[in-house]
Amino acid sequence: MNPPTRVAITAVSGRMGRALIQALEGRDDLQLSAAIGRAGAEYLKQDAGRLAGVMPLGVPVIADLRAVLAQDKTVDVVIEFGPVAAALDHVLACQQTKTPIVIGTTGFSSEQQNVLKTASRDIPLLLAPNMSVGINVLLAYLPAITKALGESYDVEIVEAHHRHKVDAPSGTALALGRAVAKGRGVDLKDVECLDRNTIRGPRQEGSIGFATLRAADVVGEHTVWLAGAGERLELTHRAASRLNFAEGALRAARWLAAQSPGFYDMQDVLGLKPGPVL
Ligand SMILES: NC(=O)C1=CN([C@@H]2O[C@H](COP(=O)(O)OP(=O)(O)OC[C@H]3O[C@@H](n4cnc5c(N)ncnc54)[C@H](OP(=O)(O)O)[C@@H]3O)[C@@H](O)[C@H]2O)C=CC1
Ligand SMILES: O=C(O)C1=N[C@H](C(=O)O)C[C@H](O)C1
Repeated sequence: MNPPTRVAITAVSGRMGRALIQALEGRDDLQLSAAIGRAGAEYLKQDAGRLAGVMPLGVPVIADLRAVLAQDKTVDVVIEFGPVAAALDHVLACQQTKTPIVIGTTGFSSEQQNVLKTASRDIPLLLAPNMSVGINVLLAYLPAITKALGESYDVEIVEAHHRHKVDAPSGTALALGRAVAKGRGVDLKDVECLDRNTIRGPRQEGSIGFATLRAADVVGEHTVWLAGAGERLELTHRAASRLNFAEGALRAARWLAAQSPGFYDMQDVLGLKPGPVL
């Protein structure tokens, strides 16, 4: 049997951090080798398993990813679901130590995404705003669906998340928008409509609209509306729990640890590229 892939998980105290530790339980192909939390947090030194509400794992939460990666090869891949600033710092630490990194964090600016792309010249780096199989299949087919329906169909993307989410629209909604734009041969930045409150007038032809809901404990829901004269196609994905995302991230980590430096996404992991012919 192949040795387990040794993973370091950052932001372990977060909703996704805890889900990742829970999803590791019972797996012999992956092993937690480091658990990283926020400097100064009260949970530092606690066992990562206990923090996530599962069996103790013998891995205390520490604050310094750099120190762990500086040690001789104890981590095969880092999984990052922390805030943007922490994620960027962790990417630089990975770049310096040639460690692959899976990133689920959303809300990077274009400039920040360029930092990630630059790092991926030196290390395998995977960025995916949504690690679920369902969303990634939708992302793969959406360009072809949009193209088949034609320019006259209005596209609106509606997303709903829990009340704690900080970025809007969600990373997934923006990725769905880019997939629609790809099907139309345009750049999303040129056609996106993120806010209808500040403009007056009818819907701009060819625009892609976004609407955001934030409420209670909604895990994550996305609907793409494709509305033509007299009909409407609605493509909806609903995440029932974060374990789905966590399992996708673990699958990605195992895959990425065996790749050469490059910029990857979840569709690479799932073998969904190049996708249907446009
Ligand atoms: N790609 C995907 O499939 C998915 C992506 N996401 C994305 O993942 C991200 C996290 O979401 P979620 O887990 O809900 O967020 P949370 O707010 O629950 O978790 C973020 C955690 O990061 C911790 N943190 C803050 N600073 C640091 C630091 N410097 N080092 C280490 N940890 C730090 C915080 O710790 P503390 O508790 O101490 O404040 C907090 O617990 C978001 O960007 C979200 O959009 C979410 C779900 C799925
Ligand atoms: O913050 C979340 O919770 C989620 N964020 C991701 C996003 O921004 O698309 C993915 C998922 O929907 C949950």
